[in-house]
Amino acid sequence: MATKLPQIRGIASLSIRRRLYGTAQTAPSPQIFRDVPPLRTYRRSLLLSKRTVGLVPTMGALHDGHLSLARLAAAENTDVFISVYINPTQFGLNEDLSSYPKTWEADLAALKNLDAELAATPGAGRISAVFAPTTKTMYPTLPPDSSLPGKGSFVTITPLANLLEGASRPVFFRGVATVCMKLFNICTPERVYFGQKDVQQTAVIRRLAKDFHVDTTVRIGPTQREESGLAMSSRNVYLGTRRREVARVLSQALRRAEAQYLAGKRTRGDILWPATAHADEVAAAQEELEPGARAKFEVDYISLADPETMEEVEVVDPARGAILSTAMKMLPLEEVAEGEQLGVGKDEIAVRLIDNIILEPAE
Ligand SMILES: Nc1ncnc2c1ncn2[C@@H]1O[C@H](COP(=O)(O)OP(=O)(O)OP(=O)(O)O)[C@@H](O)[C@H]1O
Ligand SMILES: CC(C)(CO)[C@@H](O)C(=O)[O-]
Ligand code: BAL
Repeated sequence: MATKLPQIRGIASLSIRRRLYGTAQTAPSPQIFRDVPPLRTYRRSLLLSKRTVGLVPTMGALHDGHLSLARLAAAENTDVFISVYINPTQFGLNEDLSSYPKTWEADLAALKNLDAELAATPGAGRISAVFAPTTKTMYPTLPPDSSLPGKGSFVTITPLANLLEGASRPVFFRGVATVCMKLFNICTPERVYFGQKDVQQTAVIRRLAKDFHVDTTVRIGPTQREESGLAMSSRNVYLGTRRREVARVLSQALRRAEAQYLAGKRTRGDILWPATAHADEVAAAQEELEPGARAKFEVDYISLADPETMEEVEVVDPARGAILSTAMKMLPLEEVAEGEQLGVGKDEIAVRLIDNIILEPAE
């Protein structure tokens, strides 16, 4: 087999590769790291050759939303690190940790494909490392604890982490902030990349970076959507055709509220009422249908919040703008129709979906 061109390019990088792999061996592309010390050695070699690292943290089950973040990272760094780790501490005891989709082979294939695309893109960085640690590596002292008292070492960001998503998922942001702090310490990236789809998570990460003086720049990539407007999400695999169709209600409701803001409305009531009315109408229309034809859902929240604190606002300050966001739970189908296309888990699993729109400052 022909020797692969090193993914670390240039004369300095070749010597680094020799140190890491010896002369006869070539590194696979991207390289997979399971442990911290080899990743650190690699990261240090990149630093010494003045290369830059953009880290994209993920929980795997990759889709185009993740890949868009990797592309953004490759446009701004010579090297992209992707972490793939389903972090137990961000799932509450009754949440979907055990059923969270795991598609390691497909994820790796997608990253290899993307890396090949980047290799042919002038000026683009490469996906040079995939960090897929074990839980023992990420939680070296005590096993991960998802209970609210939580034994172990945690990063907490309050009250931001207790609002909205945090109100429904009390340990969620403690787990996210903790695992991200670990990933940042391990990878020491120049830049970290997060998706706007999880908008409160971006606020938590920005706060973490600021308050703990983490030496990295937080970059946010836009939400990638299906043609229907549904935000891409790893959990969408649980939605068959019927629930997927109804799940458009999230983006539709938010668009209606956004239109109010763009038309000059600034008060909470004026902005939110069309979103709430739309969700109510769609819910009522589903209720009218037969169990074999409908997909019921519950609205958790439709929020209008400050972009930094995520606290609800009564009036949008046009100099700050605001975040419109919603969370809805698609309930399991009550009855399956003959020949119906079902999602993973036969549409028996309740799926919590989130979406948001940023209302940009208007002044
Ligand atoms: N549609 C999307 N567009 C842009 N970024 C996204 C999108 N979906 C997820 N991301 C981002 O990808 C990163 C990893 O997210 P994660 O692995 O949890 O995937 P996910 O699709 O958000 O999964 P979940 O179903 O758990 O919400 C996060 O920063 C997340 O915001
Ligand atoms: C940032 C993250 C990878 C931490 O586990 C997760 O919350 C996610 O995928 O958004
Ligand atoms: N995308 C955020 C990860 C989670 O929902 O657990």
